[in-house]
Amino acid sequence: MADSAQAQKLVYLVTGGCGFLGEHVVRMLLQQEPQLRELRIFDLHLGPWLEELKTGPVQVTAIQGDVTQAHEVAAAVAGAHVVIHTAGLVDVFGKTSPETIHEVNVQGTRNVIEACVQTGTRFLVYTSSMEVVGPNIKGQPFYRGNENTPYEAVHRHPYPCSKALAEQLVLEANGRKVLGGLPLVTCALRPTGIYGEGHQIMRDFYHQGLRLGGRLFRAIPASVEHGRVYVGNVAWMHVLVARELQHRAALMGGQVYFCYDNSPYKSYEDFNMEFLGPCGLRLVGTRPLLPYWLLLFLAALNVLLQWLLRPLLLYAPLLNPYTLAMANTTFTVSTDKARRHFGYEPLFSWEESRTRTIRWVQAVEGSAQ
Ligand SMILES: NC(=O)C1=CN([C@@H]2O[C@H](COP(=O)(O)OP(=O)(O)OC[C@H]3O[C@@H](n4cnc5c(N)ncnc54)[C@H](O)[C@@H]3O)[C@@H](O)[C@H]2O)C=CC1
Ligand SMILES: C[C@@H](CO)CCC[C@@H](C)[C@H]1CC[C@H]2[C@@H]3[C@H](O)CC4=CC(=O)CC[C@]4(C)[C@H]3CC[C@]12C
Repeated sequence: MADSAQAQKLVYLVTGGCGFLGEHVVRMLLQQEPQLRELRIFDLHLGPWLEELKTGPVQVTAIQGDVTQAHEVAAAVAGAHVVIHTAGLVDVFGKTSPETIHEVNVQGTRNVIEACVQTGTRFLVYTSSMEVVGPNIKGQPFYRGNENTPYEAVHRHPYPCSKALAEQLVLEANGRKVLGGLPLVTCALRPTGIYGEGHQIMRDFYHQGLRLGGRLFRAIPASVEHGRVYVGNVAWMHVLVARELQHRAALMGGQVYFCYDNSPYKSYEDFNMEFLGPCGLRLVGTRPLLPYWLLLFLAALNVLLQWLLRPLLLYAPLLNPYTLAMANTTFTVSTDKARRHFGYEPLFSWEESRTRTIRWVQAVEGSAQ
């Protein structure tokens, strides 16, 4: 229970607080966490928008730092009550080496855990991913599954491998004694594909559509369902889980939660059209215009081109064998574990999430002209 003696007493640290999700978590904490005294935002690249936050009642401390540097992480964590670790390298396009992805996502997470242990921080929330479960390399569907649904989680790609390892480290750390002797309480949230204001891939699809004369061409069958969740609801779930972890440690410690809301189950492309359609784009074709084998061939060709061009430039298109497999495999969640354990209900309805995202795409359009 939030007793009044604790009001405005807590120090939170958000790693990756200047990223797509991180910025929403930061803003949500400032709006929805009455116990906040200081909010520390740790990121490799600090955004200029942080300045506007510094005038409010909560002390906002921006820390430029690297999660792979243990001493920088320890300095940022020292004195924090709660850490929300959302920093990570999200790369499924081959922009970064597998070693770097591992270093940031796995070693970075290890550094965060060790910093909590050494400095006495007791509560750690980790932003994991649905990719920890799947889709797997066999392309098996996961249809409206929950946290207990059996599924063969087998990965080869560096990103899901790194997220799975990092999540395991976080869960195993639950119960470790931190400085002062009390136990560390950890949990992990697994968002499905996040969308909303600031979503770079949505922006890329939008610009691609504009370049193609207001059209996008269907590549994925409409029957393949892909789980999506609005960024505001993901942020809200982080705020809520961080708060409730402090009161329900026995129930929530060491647990994983899918991060979900009421966004409809649709194919990746049809879902994007919910926003891009009202912004003037059209999805051409009721069925994929190219056969799957040809898409696979083009995806493989992109890998070859990426490799050949690497000495000259970074060629990292959206289509590669991994993203094609992802988009082509049904992966949707249906669960109420977060509601049962910590009272989560989405803060934004589907209609509001959709409206906000459309407004943002329209603003992107305006700023591009
Ligand atoms: N975008 C999505 O659909 C999903 C994302 N996630 C997870 O959510 C988290 C946030 O993802 P996004 O906001 O989409 O990515 P993002 O790339 O927009 O944000 C990541 C942030 O981490 C920071 N960062 C990267 N390397 C760092 C380092 N070495 N030290 C300190 N900061 C560093 C970046 O500067 C960036 O601000 C990630 O952990 C990702 O794995 C999980 C599920 C879905
Ligand atoms: C074949 C293309 C034709 O239009 C479509 C390619 C779409 C892909 C770029 C995306 C399809 C599925 C996405 C991923 C999924 O939403 C789950 C994710 C979880 C994360 O933790 C990070 C992001 C992502 C890997 C996301 C990335 C983009 C897709 C592969």
